[in-house]
Amino acid sequence: MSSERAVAINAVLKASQLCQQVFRHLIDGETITKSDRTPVTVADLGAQAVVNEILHNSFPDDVIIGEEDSKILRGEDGKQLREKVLSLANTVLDTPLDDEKLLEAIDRGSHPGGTQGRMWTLDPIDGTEGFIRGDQFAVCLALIIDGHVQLGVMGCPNFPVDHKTPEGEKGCLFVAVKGQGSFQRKFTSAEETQIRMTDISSPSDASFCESVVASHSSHEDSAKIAALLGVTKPAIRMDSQCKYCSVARGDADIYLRLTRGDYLENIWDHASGSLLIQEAGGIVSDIYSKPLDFSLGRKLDNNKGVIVAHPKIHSQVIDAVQKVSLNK
Ligand SMILES: Nc1ncnc2c1ncn2[C@@H]1O[C@H](COP(=O)(O)O)[C@@H](O)[C@H]1OP(=O)(O)O
Ligand SMILES: [Mg+2]
Ligand SMILES: [Mg+2]
Ligand SMILES: [Mg+2]
Repeated sequence: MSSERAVAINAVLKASQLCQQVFRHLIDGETITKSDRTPVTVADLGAQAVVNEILHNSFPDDVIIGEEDSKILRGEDGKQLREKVLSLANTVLDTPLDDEKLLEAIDRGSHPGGTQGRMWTLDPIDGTEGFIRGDQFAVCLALIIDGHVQLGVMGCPNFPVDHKTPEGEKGCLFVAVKGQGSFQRKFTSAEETQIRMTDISSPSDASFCESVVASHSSHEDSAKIAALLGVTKPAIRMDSQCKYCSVARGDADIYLRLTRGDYLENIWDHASGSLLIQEAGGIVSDIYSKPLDFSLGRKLDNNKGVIVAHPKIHSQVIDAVQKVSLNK
């Protein structure tokens, strides 16, 4: 897994660099609303092209399940945006792409997923809403083999290196390999530090983290669950899979994702984060305590929501979740 680890780190760092460049210059017309009413920017598309191209050059037989596709960049209508995304991708790639190769690279992420074989899953920007606001977002990449996550890498450009000094250095990369632990490094150095979740025995000592966007996870329900568990610390609200990073390194203790209605989570929104937690000593399940099943396609068809906690308190958190009748 060492060559996969190195290639994935390089790809995520390059894509993170691209996102940082865009953020400094994001202008009107570079954020588009997709048919499901969620936003996508030139950075999401550029980052997917970069990661897919780097993966394909190193592992041409592997398939990729990525969030974005090239539809809005095609034809005369897409020309302006396509040129922008192409020039962005080429600022970080060693070998420049042309128009056709750019579209091809982005669409290499269209695999349907499944039970067998080696598949990468990519969220080129997780937390696009956070990215646009200048808050937390992450480039998330994972390798799934025969339905199980074996490698997870997350690049978090706005994430403080030390949560106690939020205004200090920002930009962290997180990496986990199955059976080898979870590690953090700064964007500015290749030195890695192993991270662990906080060893906690009582849920009343815990702090929660949850989505900023209440339609992604009910704040009202999490407050009821917190009250049942005797949690007194205020919930930490943060966009993106950076929540998994916060809990994995012990800044917070519980991540509640109380998915509403019949929304099904995407595999790229949870693959890297779930391994990062497991390798840092935690449990990741859905709201019924079932493990997340990454073998069913592009979505977590058999799961509802996500609950992350230390093994000593996970079952108590699940019990509290079950006692609250969740908002739809
Ligand atoms: N209704 C929804 N419920 C849960 N998650 C959602 C919903 N709509 C979008 N998302 C996804 O939530 C993630 C952000 O989560 P958070 O709010 O915790 O930062 C994004 O990946 C986003 O998907 P998408 O990437 O398609 O926009
Ligand atoms: Mg996402
Ligand atoms: Mg995304
Ligand atoms: Mg999106």
